[in-house]
Amino acid sequence: MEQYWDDDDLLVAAQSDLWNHLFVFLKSMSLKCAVELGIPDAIHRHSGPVSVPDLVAALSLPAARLPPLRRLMRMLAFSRLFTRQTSEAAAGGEEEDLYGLTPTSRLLVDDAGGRRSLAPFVRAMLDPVHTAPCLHVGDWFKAADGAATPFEAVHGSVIWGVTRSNPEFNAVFNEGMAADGTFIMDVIVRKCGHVFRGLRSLVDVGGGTGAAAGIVAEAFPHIKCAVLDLPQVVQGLPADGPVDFVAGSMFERVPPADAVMLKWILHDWDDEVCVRILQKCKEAIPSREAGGKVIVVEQVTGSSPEEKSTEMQHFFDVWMMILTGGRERDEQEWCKIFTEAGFSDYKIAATLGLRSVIEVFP
Ligand SMILES: C[S@@+](CC[C@H](N)C(=O)[O-])C[C@H]1O[C@@H](n2cnc3c(N)ncnc32)[C@H](O)[C@@H]1O
Ligand SMILES: COc1ccc(-c2oc3cc(O)cc(O)c3c(=O)c2O)cc1
Repeated sequence: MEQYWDDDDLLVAAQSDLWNHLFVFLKSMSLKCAVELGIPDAIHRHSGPVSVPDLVAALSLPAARLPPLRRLMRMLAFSRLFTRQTSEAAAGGEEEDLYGLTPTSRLLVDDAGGRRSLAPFVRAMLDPVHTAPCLHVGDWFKAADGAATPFEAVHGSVIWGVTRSNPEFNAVFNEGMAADGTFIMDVIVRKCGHVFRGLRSLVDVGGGTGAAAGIVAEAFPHIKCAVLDLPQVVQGLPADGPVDFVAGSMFERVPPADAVMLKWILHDWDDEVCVRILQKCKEAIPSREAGGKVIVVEQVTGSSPEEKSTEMQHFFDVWMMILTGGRERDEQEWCKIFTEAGFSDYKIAATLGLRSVIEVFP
């Protein structure tokens, strides 16, 4: 340590690292701004790299915003959200940087390659209802008032209370989750469709507005698909579509089906509550021999050797700690709650990016 503090190069490198930690939130905030302005869609519509003056025109921004937009675009391109190339100056004209989409920003475009945009997911996660508790984690650690999460300390209620009392946030949250549901279920039915083969019915517990269940119903039309979710989520949804909606609580009763799906549900809760949810699911399904199973879509931490993925898994874990009091789990921790809930076996059917599909058998 002594030697370290005597080395000026190491000292200033440490300061740079500190600045990086300090300002990395600007990455999220600039992404939020790009989505709010509709920059990915505007670039997509332009069909080819676009200059900042053209972007200002396409987005109908005030002319005075041209210089700041140049700076924002330069930063976003540096972070690899957009590509940046410098165009040849036309005779007598200025050189202009041209911006294009990267694989990441293509995900924010509606209908790029027939895919639904993940922009609603960005909007939901960076909504002030979510970011405000992130600014008060220190206060929460110190407070003796017993709020279970920073979210509850700031909003005075658990997240599902806020979705009930705040219709705007309810809509933003459900649209965000639906965008992710469509995105990942598309991949799941392609990559591990065998998980659904042979099923006659499936209920997606906490399935939101039915995006994920809708993809299963589309890919396997013979499977009767239903969603169980809270009344504020499913009320008013179409009753004549491919998915049946049931308003209720998974703590009371799960509608019977060959399989129950739990996508991004269990990581919202502590172990004891997860066991209660899984027991309710077990009551709803037939024996393993009769095809009964629970399909869990969640992170299995520690399963990726990549440093970037591991960092993301730590982010998720702290995100759940702040918002819901839930947690991410490694395979041993999953095994423990499956066993405690009375299940006999499980199999990790696939790992897609950071998420795994786990079949849990009664
Ligand atoms: C994180 S979201 C996941 C939504 C969806 N499964 C997905 O992955 O996109 C959690 C869902 O659980 C629902 N939920 C919360 N408490 C519930 C309860 N007691 N019974 C049924 N659903 C509940 C929420 O309304 C929300 O739709
Ligand atoms: C990929 O990044 C993300 C993964 C998970 C989530 C997320 O966020 C929330 C936020 C809430 O207010 C309540 C929730 O239950 C959840 C989740 O379950 C969940 O998975 C966000 C970003």
